Amino acid sequence: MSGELFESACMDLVTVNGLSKRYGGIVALSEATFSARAGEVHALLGENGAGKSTFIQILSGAVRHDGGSILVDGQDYRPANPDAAQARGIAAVFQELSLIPDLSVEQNIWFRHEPRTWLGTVNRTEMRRKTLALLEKYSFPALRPDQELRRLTLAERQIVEIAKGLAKDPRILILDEATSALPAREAEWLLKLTRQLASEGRLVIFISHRMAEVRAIADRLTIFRNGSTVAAHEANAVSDNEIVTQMIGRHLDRLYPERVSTATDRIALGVKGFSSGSRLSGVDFALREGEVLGVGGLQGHGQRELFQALFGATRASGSIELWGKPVSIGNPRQALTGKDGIALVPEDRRGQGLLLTKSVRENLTLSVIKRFTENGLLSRQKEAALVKEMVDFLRIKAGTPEQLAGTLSGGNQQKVIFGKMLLTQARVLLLYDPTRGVDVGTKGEIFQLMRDLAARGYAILFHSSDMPELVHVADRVLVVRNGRIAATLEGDHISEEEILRAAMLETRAA
Ligand SMILES: Nc1ncnc2c1ncn2[C@@H]1O[C@H](COP(=O)(O)OP(=O)(O)OP(=O)(O)O)[C@@H](O)[C@H]1O
Repeated sequence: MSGELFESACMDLVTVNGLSKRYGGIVALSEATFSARAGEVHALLGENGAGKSTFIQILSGAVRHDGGSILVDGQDYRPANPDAAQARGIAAVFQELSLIPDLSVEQNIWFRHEPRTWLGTVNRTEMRRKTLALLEKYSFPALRPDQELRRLTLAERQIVEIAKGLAKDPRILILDEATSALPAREAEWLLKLTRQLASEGRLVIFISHRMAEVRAIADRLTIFRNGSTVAAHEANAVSDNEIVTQMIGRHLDRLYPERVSTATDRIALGVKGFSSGSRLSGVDFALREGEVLGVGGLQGHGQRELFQALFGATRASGSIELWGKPVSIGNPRQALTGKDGIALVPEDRRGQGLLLTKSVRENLTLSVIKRFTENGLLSRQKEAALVKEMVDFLRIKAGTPEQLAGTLSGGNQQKVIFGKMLLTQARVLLLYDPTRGVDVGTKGEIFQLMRDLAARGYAILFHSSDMPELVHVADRVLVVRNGRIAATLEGDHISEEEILRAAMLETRAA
């Protein structure tokens, strides 16, 4: 290789200096620096609200920066919009998806970039050929091009979003927590795909709160804290502990709390012959007071439906007993009846969990407003005190409690949902992927909190798409397969291998 060529191969593809962005009084980025090369997977790490999404929104043309400079290929770069970013070869796959529910998978992938005939109409034959070629080239998990997007699960929609990013054939692909909505097998596929893209000479900027993933694929990493860059490393030259300490600004002793079972014999939630639609049939289990009961299995086997139906958000048949009393759960409002009720942390943060145009305070307190009302009068003081307690406890990074939930970072939105659930005081908690998008420091705190709540007599049903969480946090794990409980794992039998074995055996035979 000539000297010049060698130099250009080693040259940074992206160089960022002094990048700043404010939203009113909120500093999202302050003098951030970053540099990354073609052909590498570059992880971007930082706790919730550190500025990662803002940074990639700027890179991908969705948001304009206030100060600083970006060079791409040594040339000044300041995209006016996503199309301009795309023209320079940059595409991003965001945490919150940008797809259109009424269109098909294929129409979403090529939206505004459909191949055209010479008459200017969409060339459907060519579009189908390109779709199939794309899905095959990157071994996409099964997707039907004609399927309407609204019928897909969150994980399937995330995969369509990835296909949409790749359809632009970008030189720089940004993945913002793209694995967080994916089940284990699909997440593994995406990690392989990421390495494949790097080996094709592309730069992949990879954001994830899962350290094991970063370890598996990143060549280098940059760490943000409070909107600024605190460090950049070769991945193999730095330990997990050092990374976490730099991310959260303090030492984290351990991620998972000690598992000391506090389950009693009292049944908090007894479920018999529970069925819902075609996805759940005849589910029986008992969740005990003081227990953290995990729900695992392959995606699409009924876990989501179980949580939704138990909460009363979808119709179901069978019987449910709460603290020994038979209940009929017709809708979520009925499920939320104070201390004897059920509360849910749902999968869909934006659809079910949060009111994006309401403040952090309102989101936390709207469904429990009675707690602050005495003789028909609302005590703002009492409300403010509880909101402050919850914001401090969960380290929700908001300018003030009046900041709109829609403008919080993804992980901080998840924390508000968690806080809202805690304020209901319900003692049967249905936690569906409660740490999705949450940073490692807060994850540790949420796990500890789950154990503390269990020790205080709460009963927790817990699903996580990150299997190690189930293995380390749950007292027992129900493995759901084809809408039924295929196995209940306890003690030393709780491991990723055993969960997968129970989840897959019959599926293979079927
Ligand atoms: N439109 C907006 N209006 C007001 N504040 C905003 C807006 N967008 C982002 N912010 C704030 O900027 C800060 C950085 O947010 P950002 O989404 O970049 O964090 P992040 O590192 O991606 O976090 P996470 O890991 O939770 O996704 C946060 O405090 C957030 O509330």
